Amino acid sequence: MKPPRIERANTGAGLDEAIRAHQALRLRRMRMGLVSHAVVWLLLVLCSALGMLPWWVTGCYVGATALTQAVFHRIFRLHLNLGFRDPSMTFWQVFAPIPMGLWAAYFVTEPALRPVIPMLVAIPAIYAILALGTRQLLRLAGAFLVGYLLLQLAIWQREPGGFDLAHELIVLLAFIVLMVQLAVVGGFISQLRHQLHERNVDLRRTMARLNEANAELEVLAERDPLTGIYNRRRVLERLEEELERSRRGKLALSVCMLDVDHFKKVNDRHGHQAGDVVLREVATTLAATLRCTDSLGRYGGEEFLLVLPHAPLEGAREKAERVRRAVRSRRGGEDTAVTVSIGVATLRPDDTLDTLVARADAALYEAKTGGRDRVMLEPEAASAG
Ligand SMILES: Nc1nc2c(ncn2[C@@H]2O[C@H](COP(=O)(O)OP(=O)(O)OP(=O)(O)O)[C@@H](O)[C@H]2O)c(=O)[nH]1
Repeated sequence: MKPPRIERANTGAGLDEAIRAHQALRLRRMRMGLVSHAVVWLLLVLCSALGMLPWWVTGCYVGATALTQAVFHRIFRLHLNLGFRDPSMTFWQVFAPIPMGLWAAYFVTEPALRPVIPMLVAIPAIYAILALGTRQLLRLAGAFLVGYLLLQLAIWQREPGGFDLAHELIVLLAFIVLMVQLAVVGGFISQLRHQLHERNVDLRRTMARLNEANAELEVLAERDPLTGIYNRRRVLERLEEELERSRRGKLALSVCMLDVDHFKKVNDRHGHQAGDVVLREVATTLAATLRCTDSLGRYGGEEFLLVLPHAPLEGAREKAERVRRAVRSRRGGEDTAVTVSIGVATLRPDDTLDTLVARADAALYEAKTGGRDRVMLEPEAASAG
Protein backbone atom coordinates (compact mmCIF):
# COMPACT_ATOMS: atom_id res chain seq x y z
CA MET A 1 0.00 0.00 0.00
CA LYS A 2 1.22 3.48 -0.81
CA PRO A 3 2.10 5.70 2.19
CA PRO A 4 -0.39 8.49 2.87
CA ARG A 5 0.19 11.55 0.74
CA ILE A 6 0.83 14.74 2.70
CA GLU A 7 0.82 17.86 0.63
CA ARG A 8 0.99 20.47 3.34
CA ALA A 9 1.72 18.96 6.69
CA ASN A 10 0.92 22.11 8.64
CA THR A 11 -2.66 22.42 7.43
CA GLY A 12 -3.54 18.83 6.76
CA ALA A 13 -4.62 19.76 3.22
CA GLY A 14 -4.55 16.78 0.91
CA LEU A 15 -4.94 14.33 3.80
CA ASP A 16 -7.18 11.45 3.12
CA GLU A 17 -10.53 11.44 4.97
CA ALA A 18 -9.67 8.22 6.85
CA ILE A 19 -6.33 9.63 8.04
CA ARG A 20 -8.06 12.83 9.11
CA ALA A 21 -10.54 10.81 11.17
CA HIS A 22 -7.68 8.85 12.77
CA GLN A 23 -5.86 12.05 13.65
CA ALA A 24 -8.99 13.43 15.29
CA LEU A 25 -9.35 10.21 17.29
CA ARG A 26 -5.72 10.40 18.43
CA LEU A 27 -6.21 13.98 19.63
CA ARG A 28 -9.39 12.95 21.47
CA ARG A 29 -7.59 10.06 23.16
CA MET A 30 -4.79 12.39 24.14
CA ARG A 31 -7.24 14.80 25.75
CA MET A 32 -8.77 11.88 27.64
CA GLY A 33 -5.24 10.98 28.82
CA LEU A 34 -5.15 14.41 30.47
CA VAL A 35 -7.50 13.01 33.14
CA SER A 36 -4.81 10.53 34.26
CA HIS A 37 -2.32 13.38 34.44
CA ALA A 38 -4.74 15.53 36.39
CA VAL A 39 -5.13 12.76 39.02
CA VAL A 40 -1.36 12.67 39.56
CA TRP A 41 -1.22 16.48 39.67
CA LEU A 42 -3.92 16.50 42.37
CA LEU A 43 -2.09 13.86 44.38
CA LEU A 44 1.17 15.82 44.23
CA VAL A 45 -0.59 19.02 45.23
CA LEU A 46 -2.10 17.14 48.18
CA CYS A 47 1.32 15.77 49.17
CA SER A 48 2.78 19.28 49.01
CA ALA A 49 -0.13 20.70 51.00
CA LEU A 50 0.46 18.04 53.70
CA GLY A 51 4.16 18.87 53.71
CA MET A 52 5.30 15.55 52.27
CA LEU A 53 6.68 16.95 49.02
CA PRO A 54 8.35 20.31 48.29
CA TRP A 55 6.10 22.63 46.30
CA TRP A 56 8.81 23.29 43.74
CA VAL A 57 8.92 19.52 42.91
CA THR A 58 5.16 19.50 42.37
CA GLY A 59 5.48 22.64 40.22
CA CYS A 60 8.26 21.10 38.15
CA TYR A 61 6.32 17.87 37.67
CA VAL A 62 3.12 19.62 36.64
CA GLY A 63 5.03 21.97 34.32
CA ALA A 64 7.07 19.19 32.70
CA THR A 65 4.12 16.85 32.10
CA ALA A 66 1.97 19.72 30.79
CA LEU A 67 4.82 20.65 28.45
CA THR A 68 5.18 17.09 27.08
CA GLN A 69 1.40 16.93 26.57
CA ALA A 70 1.58 20.21 24.67
CA VAL A 71 4.44 18.84 22.53
CA PHE A 72 2.45 15.68 21.65
CA HIS A 73 -0.59 17.80 20.88
CA ARG A 74 1.47 19.97 18.54
CA ILE A 75 2.98 16.91 16.83
CA PHE A 76 -0.52 15.52 16.13
CA ARG A 77 -1.81 18.90 15.03
CA LEU A 78 1.05 19.23 12.51
CA HIS A 79 0.59 15.59 11.43
CA LEU A 80 4.28 14.98 12.09
CA ASN A 81 3.32 11.67 13.75
CA LEU A 82 2.26 10.23 10.38
CA GLY A 83 5.90 9.63 9.50
CA PHE A 84 6.35 7.26 12.48
CA ARG A 85 5.87 3.51 12.46
CA ASP A 86 3.21 3.90 15.15
CA PRO A 87 1.45 7.17 14.28
CA SER A 88 -0.40 7.07 17.63
CA MET A 89 2.97 7.31 19.45
CA THR A 90 1.44 5.24 22.25
CA PHE A 91 4.77 4.01 23.58
CA TRP A 92 6.18 7.52 23.98
CA GLN A 93 2.97 8.96 25.41
CA VAL A 94 2.92 6.27 28.09
CA PHE A 95 6.65 6.41 28.69
CA ALA A 96 7.05 10.20 28.99
CA PRO A 97 5.58 10.73 32.51
CA ILE A 98 7.39 7.71 34.04
CA PRO A 99 10.88 9.25 34.49
CA MET A 100 9.26 12.44 35.78
CA GLY A 101 7.12 10.49 38.27
CA LEU A 102 10.11 8.52 39.50
CA TRP A 103 12.08 11.73 39.88
CA ALA A 104 9.24 13.36 41.89
CA ALA A 105 8.97 10.24 44.10
CA TYR A 106 12.60 10.79 45.13
CA PHE A 107 11.56 13.93 47.02
CA VAL A 108 8.61 12.41 48.89
CA THR A 109 9.46 12.55 52.57
CA GLU A 110 7.03 9.86 53.70
CA PRO A 111 8.59 6.47 52.68
CA ALA A 112 5.25 4.58 52.65
CA LEU A 113 3.88 7.06 50.10
CA ARG A 114 6.82 6.80 47.66
CA PRO A 115 5.60 3.88 45.50
CA VAL A 116 2.21 5.54 44.98
CA ILE A 117 3.46 8.17 42.53
CA PRO A 118 5.31 5.72 40.23
CA MET A 119 2.27 3.46 40.39
CA LEU A 120 -0.06 6.27 39.29
CA VAL A 121 2.19 7.41 36.44
CA ALA A 122 2.36 3.78 35.25
CA ILE A 123 -1.45 3.45 35.07
CA PRO A 124 -1.70 4.63 31.42
CA ALA A 125 0.24 1.44 30.58
CA ILE A 126 -3.08 -0.38 31.17
CA TYR A 127 -4.57 1.49 28.21
CA ALA A 128 -1.42 0.79 26.21
CA ILE A 129 -2.07 -2.96 26.32
CA LEU A 130 -4.82 -2.33 23.78
CA ALA A 131 -2.35 -0.80 21.36
CA LEU A 132 1.13 -2.19 21.99
CA GLY A 133 2.58 -5.65 21.35
CA THR A 134 4.32 -7.83 23.97
CA ARG A 135 7.81 -6.64 23.03
CA GLN A 136 6.97 -2.95 23.38
CA LEU A 137 5.10 -3.57 26.63
CA LEU A 138 8.06 -5.52 28.03
CA ARG A 139 10.34 -2.66 27.02
CA LEU A 140 8.03 -0.24 28.81
CA ALA A 141 7.91 -2.50 31.90
CA GLY A 142 11.71 -2.88 31.80
CA ALA A 143 12.21 0.89 31.61
CA PHE A 144 9.84 1.40 34.53
CA LEU A 145 11.49 -1.27 36.69
CA VAL A 146 15.02 -0.05 35.95
CA GLY A 147 13.88 3.49 36.77
CA TYR A 148 12.26 2.30 40.00
CA LEU A 149 15.43 0.41 40.95
CA LEU A 150 17.54 3.53 40.30
CA LEU A 151 15.12 5.53 42.47
CA GLN A 152 15.59 3.05 45.33
CA LEU A 153 19.37 3.15 44.92
CA ALA A 154 19.36 6.93 45.00
CA ILE A 155 17.23 6.94 48.18
CA TRP A 156 19.41 4.28 49.79
CA GLN A 157 22.48 6.40 49.05
CA ARG A 158 20.81 9.48 50.47
CA GLU A 159 19.58 7.86 53.69
CA PRO A 160 21.14 4.40 54.19
CA GLY A 161 19.83 4.20 57.75
CA GLY A 162 16.20 4.85 56.93
CA PHE A 163 16.03 2.37 54.02
CA ASP A 164 13.82 -0.67 54.63
CA LEU A 165 15.27 -3.18 52.13
CA ALA A 166 12.67 -5.94 52.71
CA HIS A 167 9.78 -3.51 52.27
CA GLU A 168 11.26 -2.01 49.10
CA LEU A 169 12.00 -5.45 47.64
CA ILE A 170 8.40 -6.56 48.13
CA VAL A 171 7.14 -3.38 46.44
CA LEU A 172 9.61 -3.93 43.58
CA LEU A 173 8.48 -7.55 43.25
CA ALA A 174 4.84 -6.46 43.16
CA PHE A 175 5.70 -4.01 40.37
CA ILE A 176 7.54 -6.73 38.42
CA VAL A 177 4.59 -9.16 38.70
CA LEU A 178 2.14 -6.46 37.67
CA MET A 179 4.20 -5.21 34.73
CA VAL A 180 5.02 -8.66 33.36
CA GLN A 181 1.37 -9.68 33.58
CA LEU A 182 0.34 -6.51 31.77
CA ALA A 183 2.85 -7.29 29.03
CA VAL A 184 1.62 -10.87 28.64
CA VAL A 185 -2.06 -9.90 28.54
CA GLY A 186 -1.22 -7.04 26.17
CA GLY A 187 0.63 -9.41 23.87
CA PHE A 188 -2.33 -11.75 23.81
CA ILE A 189 -4.71 -8.89 23.02
CA SER A 190 -2.49 -7.53 20.27
CA GLN A 191 -2.30 -11.02 18.74
CA LEU A 192 -6.10 -11.19 18.76
CA ARG A 193 -6.32 -7.75 17.19
CA HIS A 194 -3.86 -8.80 14.52
CA GLN A 195 -5.92 -11.91 13.72
CA LEU A 196 -9.08 -9.83 13.66
CA HIS A 197 -7.45 -7.37 11.27
CA GLU A 198 -6.32 -10.20 8.96
CA ARG A 199 -9.81 -11.67 8.97
CA ASN A 200 -11.32 -8.28 8.22
CA VAL A 201 -8.99 -7.87 5.26
CA ASP A 202 -9.94 -11.38 4.06
CA LEU A 203 -13.60 -10.61 4.55
CA ARG A 204 -13.34 -7.39 2.57
CA ARG A 205 -11.57 -9.23 -0.26
CA THR A 206 -14.23 -11.94 -0.27
CA MET A 207 -16.98 -9.31 -0.26
CA ALA A 208 -15.37 -7.55 -3.23
CA ARG A 209 -15.14 -10.86 -5.12
CA LEU A 210 -18.74 -11.64 -4.20
CA ASN A 211 -19.90 -8.25 -5.47
CA GLU A 212 -18.04 -8.79 -8.74
CA ALA A 213 -19.57 -12.26 -9.10
CA ASN A 214 -23.02 -10.83 -8.35
CA ALA A 215 -22.57 -8.12 -10.96
CA GLU A 216 -21.50 -10.77 -13.50
CA LEU A 217 -24.46 -12.93 -12.54
CA GLU A 218 -26.81 -10.01 -13.01
CA VAL A 219 -25.42 -9.42 -16.48
CA LEU A 220 -25.68 -13.13 -17.29
CA ALA A 221 -29.24 -13.24 -16.02
CA GLU A 222 -30.48 -10.41 -18.19
CA ARG A 223 -28.22 -10.36 -21.26
CA ASP A 224 -28.19 -12.48 -24.35
CA PRO A 225 -24.70 -14.05 -24.43
CA LEU A 226 -24.31 -13.79 -28.21
CA THR A 227 -25.34 -10.18 -28.83
CA GLY A 228 -24.97 -8.60 -25.38
CA ILE A 229 -28.45 -6.98 -25.59
CA TYR A 230 -31.32 -7.96 -23.25
CA ASN A 231 -32.46 -11.56 -23.42
CA ARG A 232 -36.10 -12.50 -23.99
CA ARG A 233 -36.94 -12.70 -20.27
CA ARG A 234 -35.51 -9.26 -19.52
CA VAL A 235 -36.96 -7.43 -22.53
CA LEU A 236 -40.40 -8.84 -21.67
CA GLU A 237 -39.87 -7.67 -18.10
CA ARG A 238 -39.04 -4.19 -19.43
CA LEU A 239 -42.16 -4.30 -21.59
CA GLU A 240 -44.28 -5.26 -18.56
CA GLU A 241 -42.81 -2.31 -16.60
CA GLU A 242 -43.49 0.08 -19.46
CA LEU A 243 -47.03 -1.28 -19.84
CA GLU A 244 -47.73 -0.46 -16.20
CA ARG A 245 -46.22 2.99 -16.51
CA SER A 246 -48.13 3.78 -19.71
CA ARG A 247 -51.42 2.58 -18.21
CA ARG A 248 -50.96 4.67 -15.07
CA GLY A 249 -49.93 7.80 -16.96
CA LYS A 250 -52.14 7.13 -20.01
CA LEU A 251 -49.03 7.37 -22.17
CA ALA A 252 -48.39 5.95 -25.61
CA LEU A 253 -46.36 2.77 -25.95
CA SER A 254 -45.42 0.83 -29.05
CA VAL A 255 -43.47 -2.33 -29.77
CA CYS A 256 -41.65 -3.52 -32.88
CA MET A 257 -41.03 -7.16 -33.66
CA LEU A 258 -38.05 -7.55 -36.02
CA ASP A 259 -36.92 -10.59 -37.93
CA VAL A 260 -33.83 -10.96 -40.14
CA ASP A 261 -34.88 -11.92 -43.65
CA HIS A 262 -33.71 -15.19 -45.15
CA PHE A 263 -31.28 -15.64 -42.35
CA LYS A 264 -31.16 -19.36 -42.98
CA LYS A 265 -29.32 -18.62 -46.23
CA VAL A 266 -26.56 -16.77 -44.38
CA ASN A 267 -26.05 -19.77 -42.17
CA ASP A 268 -26.23 -22.20 -45.04
CA ARG A 269 -23.79 -20.29 -47.25
CA HIS A 270 -21.29 -19.05 -44.71
CA GLY A 271 -21.72 -21.28 -41.71
CA HIS A 272 -23.23 -20.81 -38.29
CA GLN A 273 -20.32 -18.70 -37.00
CA ALA A 274 -20.68 -16.16 -39.80
CA GLY A 275 -24.40 -16.14 -38.98
CA ASP A 276 -23.53 -15.32 -35.37
CA VAL A 277 -21.38 -12.40 -36.50
CA VAL A 278 -24.27 -11.06 -38.59
CA LEU A 279 -26.65 -11.35 -35.61
CA ARG A 280 -24.19 -9.46 -33.43
CA GLU A 281 -23.78 -6.72 -36.04
CA VAL A 282 -27.53 -6.41 -36.54
CA ALA A 283 -27.96 -6.09 -32.74
CA THR A 284 -25.27 -3.37 -32.63
CA THR A 285 -26.94 -1.52 -35.51
CA LEU A 286 -30.33 -1.70 -33.77
CA ALA A 287 -28.86 -0.61 -30.42
CA ALA A 288 -27.29 2.43 -32.08
CA THR A 289 -30.75 3.70 -33.10
CA LEU A 290 -32.20 3.55 -29.55
CA ARG A 291 -33.15 6.40 -27.26
CA CYS A 292 -32.19 5.95 -23.61
CA THR A 293 -35.79 5.09 -22.69
CA ASP A 294 -36.11 2.43 -25.45
CA SER A 295 -35.35 -1.23 -24.78
CA LEU A 296 -34.07 -3.84 -27.16
CA GLY A 297 -33.89 -7.59 -26.63
CA ARG A 298 -33.28 -10.77 -28.56
CA TYR A 299 -36.67 -12.42 -28.68
CA GLY A 300 -35.68 -15.65 -30.40
CA GLY A 301 -33.07 -16.95 -32.90
CA GLU A 302 -33.03 -14.06 -35.42
CA GLU A 303 -35.96 -12.18 -33.91
CA PHE A 304 -35.66 -8.98 -31.90
CA LEU A 305 -38.16 -7.02 -29.83
CA LEU A 306 -37.99 -3.26 -29.56
CA VAL A 307 -39.97 -1.46 -26.81
CA LEU A 308 -40.68 2.21 -27.50
CA PRO A 309 -42.20 4.12 -24.56
CA HIS A 310 -44.01 7.41 -25.33
CA ALA A 311 -44.22 6.41 -29.02
CA PRO A 312 -47.64 6.48 -30.71
CA LEU A 313 -48.15 4.24 -33.74
CA GLU A 314 -46.97 6.78 -36.30
CA GLY A 315 -43.84 7.63 -34.32
CA ALA A 316 -43.10 3.93 -33.94
CA ARG A 317 -43.52 3.38 -37.65
CA GLU A 318 -41.03 6.15 -38.43
CA LYS A 319 -38.61 4.70 -35.94
CA ALA A 320 -39.03 1.21 -37.42
CA GLU A 321 -38.34 2.63 -40.88
CA ARG A 322 -35.14 4.22 -39.63
CA VAL A 323 -34.13 0.91 -38.07
CA ARG A 324 -34.89 -1.02 -41.25
CA ARG A 325 -32.81 1.42 -43.32
CA ALA A 326 -29.96 1.29 -40.81
CA VAL A 327 -29.79 -2.53 -41.09
CA ARG A 328 -30.03 -2.37 -44.85
CA SER A 329 -27.11 0.04 -45.10
CA ARG A 330 -25.06 -1.92 -42.57
CA ARG A 331 -21.57 -2.53 -43.89
CA GLY A 332 -21.44 -6.33 -44.03
CA GLY A 333 -19.65 -8.40 -46.62
CA GLU A 334 -21.41 -8.69 -49.99
CA ASP A 335 -23.01 -12.04 -49.14
CA THR A 336 -23.77 -11.32 -45.52
CA ALA A 337 -25.78 -8.17 -46.17
CA VAL A 338 -29.20 -8.67 -44.62
CA THR A 339 -32.49 -6.89 -44.35
CA VAL A 340 -35.15 -6.97 -41.66
CA SER A 341 -38.91 -7.14 -41.64
CA ILE A 342 -40.66 -5.28 -38.86
CA GLY A 343 -44.13 -5.49 -37.36
CA VAL A 344 -45.36 -2.55 -35.25
CA ALA A 345 -48.17 -2.50 -32.67
CA THR A 346 -49.27 0.14 -30.21
CA LEU A 347 -50.87 -0.20 -26.79
CA ARG A 348 -54.67 -0.33 -26.48
CA PRO A 349 -56.55 0.15 -23.21
CA ASP A 350 -57.55 -3.52 -22.91
CA ASP A 351 -54.16 -4.88 -23.94
CA THR A 352 -52.07 -7.39 -22.02
CA LEU A 353 -48.44 -7.98 -22.79
CA ASP A 354 -49.38 -11.09 -24.79
CA THR A 355 -52.01 -9.41 -26.95
CA LEU A 356 -49.72 -6.48 -27.72
CA VAL A 357 -46.81 -8.74 -28.71
CA ALA A 358 -49.16 -11.01 -30.68
CA ARG A 359 -50.34 -8.03 -32.78
CA ALA A 360 -46.75 -6.97 -33.46
CA ASP A 361 -46.03 -10.57 -34.45
CA ALA A 362 -49.04 -10.62 -36.77
CA ALA A 363 -47.80 -7.39 -38.38
CA LEU A 364 -44.36 -8.97 -38.80
CA TYR A 365 -45.99 -11.91 -40.55
CA GLU A 366 -47.67 -9.45 -42.91
CA ALA A 367 -44.31 -7.83 -43.61
CA LYS A 368 -42.80 -11.23 -44.40
CA THR A 369 -45.60 -12.31 -46.68
CA GLY A 370 -45.70 -8.87 -48.24
CA GLY A 371 -42.17 -9.28 -49.59
CA ARG A 372 -39.84 -8.70 -46.57
CA ASP A 373 -37.52 -5.71 -45.98
CA ARG A 374 -40.48 -3.62 -44.94
CA VAL A 375 -42.38 -2.22 -41.97
CA MET A 376 -46.01 -3.21 -41.38
CA LEU A 377 -48.38 -1.76 -38.80
CA GLU A 378 -50.67 -3.99 -36.75
CA PRO A 379 -53.52 -5.28 -38.94
CA GLU A 380 -56.44 -3.12 -37.85
CA ALA A 381 -54.36 0.03 -37.57
CA ALA A 382 -52.95 -0.61 -41.03
CA SER A 383 -56.42 -0.97 -42.53
CA ALA A 384 -57.67 2.07 -40.56
CA GLY A 385 -54.68 4.10 -41.84
N1 LIG B 1 -25.97 -18.36 -36.61
C1 LIG B 1 -27.09 -18.42 -35.88
N2 LIG B 1 -28.23 -18.80 -36.47
C2 LIG B 1 -29.34 -18.86 -35.75
C3 LIG B 1 -29.36 -18.56 -34.38
N3 LIG B 1 -30.62 -18.72 -33.92
C4 LIG B 1 -31.36 -19.11 -34.99
N4 LIG B 1 -30.61 -19.20 -36.10
C5 LIG B 1 -30.97 -19.59 -37.47
O1 LIG B 1 -31.86 -18.68 -38.02
C6 LIG B 1 -32.50 -19.33 -39.10
C7 LIG B 1 -33.93 -18.93 -39.13
O2 LIG B 1 -34.45 -19.45 -40.30
P1 LIG B 1 -35.96 -19.35 -40.69
O3 LIG B 1 -36.82 -19.39 -39.45
O4 LIG B 1 -36.24 -20.34 -41.74
O5 LIG B 1 -36.14 -17.92 -41.26
P2 LIG B 1 -35.32 -17.12 -42.34
O6 LIG B 1 -34.36 -17.94 -43.08
O7 LIG B 1 -34.74 -15.92 -41.65
O8 LIG B 1 -36.43 -16.68 -43.30
P3 LIG B 1 -37.55 -15.62 -43.05
O9 LIG B 1 -37.60 -15.31 -41.58
O10 LIG B 1 -38.78 -16.23 -43.54
O11 LIG B 1 -37.13 -14.41 -43.82
C8 LIG B 1 -32.29 -20.81 -38.89
O12 LIG B 1 -31.35 -21.27 -39.84
C9 LIG B 1 -31.68 -20.91 -37.50
O13 LIG B 1 -30.76 -21.98 -37.40
C10 LIG B 1 -28.12 -18.17 -33.78
O14 LIG B 1 -28.04 -17.91 -32.59
N5 LIG B 1 -27.04 -18.13 -34.56
